[in-house]
Amino acid sequence: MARLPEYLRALHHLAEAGHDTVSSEALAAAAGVNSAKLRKDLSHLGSYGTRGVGYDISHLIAQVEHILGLHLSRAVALVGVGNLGHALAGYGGFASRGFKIVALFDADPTRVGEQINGLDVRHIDELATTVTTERITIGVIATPAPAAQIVADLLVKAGVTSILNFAPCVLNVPEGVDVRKVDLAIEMQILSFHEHRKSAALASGEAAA
Ligand SMILES: NC(=O)c1ccc[n+]([C@@H]2O[C@H](COP(=O)([O-])OP(=O)(O)OC[C@H]3O[C@@H](n4cnc5c(N)ncnc54)[C@H](O)[C@@H]3O)[C@@H](O)[C@H]2O)c1
Repeated sequence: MARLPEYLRALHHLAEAGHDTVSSEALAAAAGVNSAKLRKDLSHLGSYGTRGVGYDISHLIAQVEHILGLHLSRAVALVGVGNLGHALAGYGGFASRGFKIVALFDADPTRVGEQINGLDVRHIDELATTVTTERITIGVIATPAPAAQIVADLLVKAGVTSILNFAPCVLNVPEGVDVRKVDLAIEMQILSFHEHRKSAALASGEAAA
């Protein structure tokens, strides 16, 4: 499942570049996996490609989007419209990937009423009613960490069943609610570890020479 969004990104990229079909090798290279794994993954979807032609890109996009449930265009609420929230709300690329941010919330009255990308920032007190009227199923939290659990509780109470958390903290949610966490600092720390190992290897190579 985790590889499907990578295939989808690569397929959209190929379609935008004007391709109609793609070989398993080219798609695997674009998605950063090996081609045997890709062929096996796609065979589970019932896609085998045509010998000498490859995979029909638009058909495969439709299949992967169907499996990921993206054909339904998910309604998303974003809570916390500060530095990060502004950037996310202003990004126009989510709609073509199956998501639509339909509502923005903040607790700061000075932010309420501001327009970003055609949406008014609403007060957090309006969350429950908006989740119902806009049929929101995914909530994005971009508040400071101390507010994140409070916001998660409000989202869950309102009926949201998936949360993407950008705040650096662990959220407690009831069973049936999915939480994914994004933390750029953790990714940087992993890269830092690799850098550290590379310089240590270089230093020991130089010492041996
Ligand atoms: N995951 C990452 O890679 C990553 C990267 C950058 C920032 N962050 C995190 O994202 C969060 C936001 O960062 P920022 O720089 O945009 O902060 P910010 O202070 O600029 O914005 C936070 C916003 O949340 C609002 N807020 C506070 N409490 C709220 C509540 N109870 N309900 C609704 N809104 C509320 C504030 O009014 C403010 O507008 C922080 O937790 C930060 O650590 C994560």
